[in-house]
Amino acid sequence: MTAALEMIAVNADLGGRPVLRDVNLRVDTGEFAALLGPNGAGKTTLIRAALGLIPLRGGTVISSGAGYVPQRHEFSWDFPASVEDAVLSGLVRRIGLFRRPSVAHWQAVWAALDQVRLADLRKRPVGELSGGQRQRVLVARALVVSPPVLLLDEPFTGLDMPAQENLTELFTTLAKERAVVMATHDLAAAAYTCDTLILLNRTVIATGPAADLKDPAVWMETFEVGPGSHLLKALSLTPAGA
Ligand SMILES: Nc1ncnc2c1ncn2[C@@H]1O[C@H](COP(=O)(O)OP(=O)(O)OP(=O)(O)O)[C@@H](O)[C@H]1O
Repeated sequence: MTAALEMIAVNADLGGRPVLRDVNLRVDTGEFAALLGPNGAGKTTLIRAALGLIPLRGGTVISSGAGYVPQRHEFSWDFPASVEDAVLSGLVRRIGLFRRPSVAHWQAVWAALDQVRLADLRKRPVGELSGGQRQRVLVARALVVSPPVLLLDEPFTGLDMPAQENLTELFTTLAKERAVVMATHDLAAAAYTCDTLILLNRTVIATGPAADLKDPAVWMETFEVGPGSHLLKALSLTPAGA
């Protein structure tokens, strides 16, 4: 197995307060990993640290290049751009702000749109797209540089079941050739679909395939819940003595 992303003893602060504490993880090419944890656990911060967008207080991130799919509300959908322009914006750093894209750049855009099955909508204004289609645009925008790691921040929020299932199928396909790491609150979908679950609460509490994470204590510690929690019932886990 080839490591596509490794974080070794990573510590990171925000606003002078420690957020990530001694985070160690490794995700391999071909692996679809879910990043799970309660609000404020540090999922977005971990993704930003993996991308080199925030300074580390300690530790190391090793990656040969990561593509970032932000939460949908972070993108300006009312900007008058077409689908292909939005995807092209993923190449801004390569092209430079004021240079014209080359034929090769456009070909990379169209290939990314093909991968997310949006080629037919390439001239459509982004403001006219559904939530699921917008999510695909953001995925294509990250894929346009062919990153070995794709980092997705809560891609399912606000989407209906068919859209979620279509995206899950897409992410599973994309994970065949790269590593995919998805922060999500959808535990059931993650447990069912992902190869690996990373349980995070400021540090990695446990990691492994869902079938190996049967100790209720690690879920209780991650989500800060007690033994009577619905979470454990939903996961069919019974704490000792309960
Ligand atoms: N710019 C900032 N300055 C100071 N603290 C911040 C900043 N951004 C986030 N935090 C804090 O860092 C912690 C981790 O936030 P983060 O957004 O990474 O969590 P998360 O797991 O992605 O949460 P959610 O599930 O709610 O999206 C939270 O306590 C948050 O309040």
